[in-house]
Amino acid sequence: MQVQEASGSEHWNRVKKRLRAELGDDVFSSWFARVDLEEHAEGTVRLSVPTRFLKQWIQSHYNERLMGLWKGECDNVHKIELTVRGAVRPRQVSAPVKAGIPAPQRPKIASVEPRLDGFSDNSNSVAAAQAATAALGRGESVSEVGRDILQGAALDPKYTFETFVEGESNGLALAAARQVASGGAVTFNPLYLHASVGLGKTHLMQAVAAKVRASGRKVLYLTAEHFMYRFVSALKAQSALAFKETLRTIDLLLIDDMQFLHGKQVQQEFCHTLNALIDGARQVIVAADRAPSELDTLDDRVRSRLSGGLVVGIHEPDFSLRRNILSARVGLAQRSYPNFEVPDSVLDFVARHVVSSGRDLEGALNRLVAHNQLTNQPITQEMAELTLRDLIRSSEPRRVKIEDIQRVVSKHYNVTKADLLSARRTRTIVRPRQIAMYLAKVMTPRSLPEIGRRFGNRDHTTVLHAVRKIEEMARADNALAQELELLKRMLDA
Ligand SMILES: Nc1ncnc2c1ncn2[C@@H]1O[C@H](COP(=O)(O)OP(=O)(O)OP(=O)(O)O)[C@@H](O)[C@H]1O
Repeated sequence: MQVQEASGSEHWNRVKKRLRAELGDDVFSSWFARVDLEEHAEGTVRLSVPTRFLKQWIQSHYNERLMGLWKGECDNVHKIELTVRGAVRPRQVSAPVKAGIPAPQRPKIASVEPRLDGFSDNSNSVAAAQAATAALGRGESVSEVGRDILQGAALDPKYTFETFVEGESNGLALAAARQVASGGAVTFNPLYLHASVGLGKTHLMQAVAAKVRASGRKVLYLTAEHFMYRFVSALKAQSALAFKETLRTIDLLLIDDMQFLHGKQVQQEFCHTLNALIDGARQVIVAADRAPSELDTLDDRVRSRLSGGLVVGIHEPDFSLRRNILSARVGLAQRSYPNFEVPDSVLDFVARHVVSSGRDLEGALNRLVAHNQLTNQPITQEMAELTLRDLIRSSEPRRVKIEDIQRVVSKHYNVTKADLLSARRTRTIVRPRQIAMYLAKVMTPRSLPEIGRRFGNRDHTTVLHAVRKIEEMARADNALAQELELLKRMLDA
């Protein structure tokens, strides 16, 4: 992606400055503080936001103003595109119409993203609560919410321990989840599960929630955004106290997508709830797309409280787990389509090539079912290759994570990860840090501001400077160019 970053970011800074002046600090921070410029090229400005709600809100309230301000900067701008950063969930394979296997779906409620820093009973907060209510889009009124605090997000009946396939990469997480669900003494509290997209966090959490609920205990399963929404709504309905008290009577609280818990006051409230539940020997389970130490938007106290229980990562599935997930899915499909057969060689082929997540495997299998049922053609290797072509091709490049880059670079240059993230300016640290930021830019889809945040909260201009510097040096220095290639190969392996 060729990005006109220098001029783009200058324009963007000026656009933001004007917006801030027009809207005032509060409103600006509510909606624009976490909007990042991804790209400005060929008349299109691409901005990214962390949630779907924010995207909708900006599109419906500020699109014209944004366009006007951008046009004031460069008159060739004709399009503003907003994408959701948090939704870097991999491609979802379209579900077969008749296959009867539900599409890989997230049984979570609509995203809600008011910024709640410094929240008090003022118009900005009320606007946020109204926005939150509107975003829910289900006709739920604040008072209904107040009445039914305990009603969390719906559980998907598919997500049980019986349908969860165990492997090396998820064995520890599964064991911990089972232990928590067994209802014995509270041992791991909070249990914190982390993994990148589609690796089964939600599945496991809901399996625990369903089991504990079936035993008659009080369970609340919420996404972090849902938690924010409930809290804002309760404040607005002046039922915050009841909300807090009700939360503290829960036996098991599960918070999914923790990376989206934003806002100082919400985090404080969450921290109080966490402390109260843990101190009262009630179980808390949290899931996020990264480890607590990587959740840089979180308040230090929340982060340390979250790290204080058991933190377990779920890693990418190996071949044997992928193969077993596929076999289990075939078994499920056969309940609806008894004549559905997939030769072992085709399952091997899919497991070898669709490598990223359970969600992709599920999508791949849905496609085979659809083809088979709609065309009455048996499933063969050729048919699978054709049907899954794009999925296989797009899953080929390995997704490199910033933490992998930090790990490999710090090992290669014999510095610590803390050095890379620190403010230290010694040459032996500055160069590896710049190389790591450069690799993060060229090997991951992360934006410059996000990379900056992941490298000790640096400004995006620092990242841009690092990228340029390394590019320039590599052009002049063949040894460095080769070293970069070596690092890339290590990361791609
Ligand atoms: N080990 C597994 N056994 C069976 N199914 C699995 C397994 N891992 C993932 N899946 C399936 O893959 C799909 C995606 O899983 P899930 O929604 O739990 O992922 P996630 O880690 O919560 O991802 P996200 O961060 O996108 O929410 C689900 O349909 C789930 O059932």
